[in-house]
Amino acid sequence: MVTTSPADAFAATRAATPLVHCITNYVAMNVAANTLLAAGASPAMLHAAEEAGEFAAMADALTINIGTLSPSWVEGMVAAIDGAQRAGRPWVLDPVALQASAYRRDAAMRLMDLSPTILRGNASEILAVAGDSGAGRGADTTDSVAAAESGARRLAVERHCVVAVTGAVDFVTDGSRAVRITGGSTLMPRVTALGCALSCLVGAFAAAVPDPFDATVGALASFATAGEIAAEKAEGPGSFGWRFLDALAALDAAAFHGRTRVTPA
Ligand SMILES: Nc1ncnc2c1ncn2[C@@H]1O[C@H](COP(=O)(O)OP(=O)(O)O)[C@@H](O)[C@H]1O
Ligand SMILES: Cc1ncsc1CCOP(=O)(O)O
Ligand SMILES: [Mg+2]
Repeated sequence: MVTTSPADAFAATRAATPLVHCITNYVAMNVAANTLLAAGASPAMLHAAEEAGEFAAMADALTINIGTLSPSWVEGMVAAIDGAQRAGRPWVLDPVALQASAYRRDAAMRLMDLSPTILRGNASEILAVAGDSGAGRGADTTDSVAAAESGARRLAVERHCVVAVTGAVDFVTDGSRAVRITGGSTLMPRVTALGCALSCLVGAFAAAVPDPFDATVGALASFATAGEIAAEKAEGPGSFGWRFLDALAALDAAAFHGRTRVTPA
């Protein structure tokens, strides 16, 4: 189980105001930046290879997302990872839709070989990284989190990283510890790029919470809690989107009580 509770991890992240370097996709940039701001972090979205390494070394964490990939972006990603690793910073990989094309899969596996601190994806994506047969439909999952759990455990051991599989019930493991996180809302997958925004938030937590497992669980539990609060009054995906940002910005220790549950897996 976790040694830092999600409420404490959230408070630590807000207090640390981490600068998070995000190389994310065109769809996600705005919602991910707003998500980080709502949690008290500072987002920076930049991907040019000419500056990415220098910037990543200065930031508190790096997040990499392959959602709208092209060769020049991959160069920027590799430069940023090098900068982050030289500076001893954690980095998060979100392998969006890697199963959709050979180009995307090769890029994702090349990035996996650079040893992410944390891997976060939906079930179809984690199955594909693990080499199991996951389907997926573009950026959306067609597999259950349960189907990806054993692959996630294997990946965590082989790659020495924390693996988070998200969905109706999230699963997080570092190979020896594993938990499930309930909560959130069925409206979350109906708002684009919330998963991408979550990966950026995981980076913020990893900057502030020393244990990457606790950081990942804290970020996912905070997301689930804010999602649950937002859904209470949301009339659909549109109002859920802004209510979710407001709920994240207003999150405090009391909000965690009785809502999201983290259980051993
Ligand atoms: N059916 C659901 N019920 C509750 N929360 C969900 C559901 N599906 C996804 N989520 C939440 O939405 C967020 C994004 O996860 P997910 O949709 O799996 O990622 P992605 O957008 O990368 O496919 C996570 O916080 C996850 O827990
Ligand atoms: C729709 C889409 N197309 C390319 S990236 C992207 C966003 C995917 O976001 P998420 O993985 O959070 O659903
Ligand atoms: Mg995604």
